[in-house]
This record gives sequence, C-alpha cells and structure tokens, in this order.
Amino acid sequence: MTVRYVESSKLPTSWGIFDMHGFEDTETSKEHVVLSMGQIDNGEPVLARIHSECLTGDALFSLRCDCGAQLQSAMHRIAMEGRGVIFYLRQEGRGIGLMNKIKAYRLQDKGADTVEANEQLGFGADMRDYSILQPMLEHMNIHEIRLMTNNPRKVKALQELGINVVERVAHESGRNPHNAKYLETKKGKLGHLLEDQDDGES
Ligand SMILES: Nc1nc2c(ncn2[C@@H]2O[C@H](COP(=O)(O)OP(=O)(O)OP(=O)(O)O)[C@@H](O)[C@H]2O)c(=O)[nH]1
Ligand SMILES: [Zn+2]
Repeated sequence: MTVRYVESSKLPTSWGIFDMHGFEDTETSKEHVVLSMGQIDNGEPVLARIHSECLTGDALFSLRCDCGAQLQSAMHRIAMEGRGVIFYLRQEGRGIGLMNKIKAYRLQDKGADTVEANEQLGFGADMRDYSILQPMLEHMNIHEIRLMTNNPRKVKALQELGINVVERVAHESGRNPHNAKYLETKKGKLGHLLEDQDDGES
C-alpha cells in the first residue's frame, strides 16, 4: 500500500477542536486528511464519515449537491458526541477529478443526469476506490465504525475491505431546489437510501 502517515496537528473549527492527521499516497501524490475528536483508538466503534472531496460543495458553497451540508453535519454530530472521525478522501467527482466534474456539470446543464454525464464522458458512474482507507484505519487503530452515509454501496465496499461497519447512521442534509434532481438520481440510479420527497421539484 502506498499511503503513508505524515504528521498531525490541532484544527480548531466552528464545531470544536479536531486533531488533523495528514496522509499521502506516494503513488498518486494525493494528500488525504483525517479529522478526529476524542479517544478513537480504544476499541469502541467510532462514529465515522468517509467524505469524498467536493471542492465545489465543500469549499465553494455550491448547491448543486449535498456534500458541503453533509460535511458540516458530520463535524457537528462528532462534536456533539465528543468522539468520532472524518476521512476526507481526495476522490473529487466520485473519482473522475475536478476538470471532468466540470465537464459533467456542463452536460448536466444540458439535461443529462449525473450518471449519464459520467457515461457520456467515458467513465463509470462511480470510480472511487476505498482501499486507500485500509492503511489509514490501521494507523488510527480503528477497526469498527458507525458510518454516517446514505450510500449502501459505500458500506458494502468497506465491508469487502474487511472494515467492520457495525451501524449505518442516516446522513441526510442540505436538500435544496438546485440539488433535487441530483438527489433523485442518487436514489434512483445509485441506490442511496434517501427519504421520499413527495412535495419536491425534480
Ligand atoms: N462525477 C460527478 N461527481 C459528483 C457530482 N456531484 C457530486 N459529485 C461528487 O460525488 C462525491 C460525493 O458522492 P455522493 O454520491 O454525493 O455521496 P456518497 O459519498 O456516495 O454517499 P454519502 O456517504 O451518502 O454522502 C464527491 O466526490 C463529489 O465531488 C456529479 O454531478 N458528477
Ligand atoms: Zn458535492
């Protein structure tokens, strides 16, 4: 495995003070970050978020998706429990990268949904590889997680890697008129477990 631990520091945030741990993938040069709070290496299942980078949603306040709201909600939940961990993985655009995501957004502006746009660009619907998590979890001595996600495929992928997901914690937030179609496609085509939205727009 090519992912190695680099260094840790404090990261004060609006929700509290996290510990920030840096990892680098020497093969891809991708730099991943883990935020933790409380004692997470004592063997008790850890409340965890495995968050895929979304520059537009996480940093630029985009309403096209729900990523920014999900990240903030995860930080809030962990702070409320006083214990938990966020793996911030640099898998922008479900693994296709930022430039390709912009191309996909352009196709979506012309009517495609997120899956069709990926396919029109020659990519699969979801190109993420979670195996990079293994050395990071090992370094943090985390073996059992309560995973904040709506994506059953993410749970399955982690379990196939030998990561024990003892609970899926529903993680819905940030629904708005601009991401209604995106969320509908996640539910209809990607199998996300999202509440029905009877009165919503599509
Ligand atoms: N290719 C592509 N990627 C997108 C698009 N919108 C958001 N993303 C990326 O999707 C990733 C987040 O994945 P999601 O499918 O929203 O959610 P998830 O991580 O599978 O599931 P949750 O754990 O429930 O959030 C981030 O890397 C975003 O950059 C899009 O329209 N096209
Ligand atoms: Zn996003």
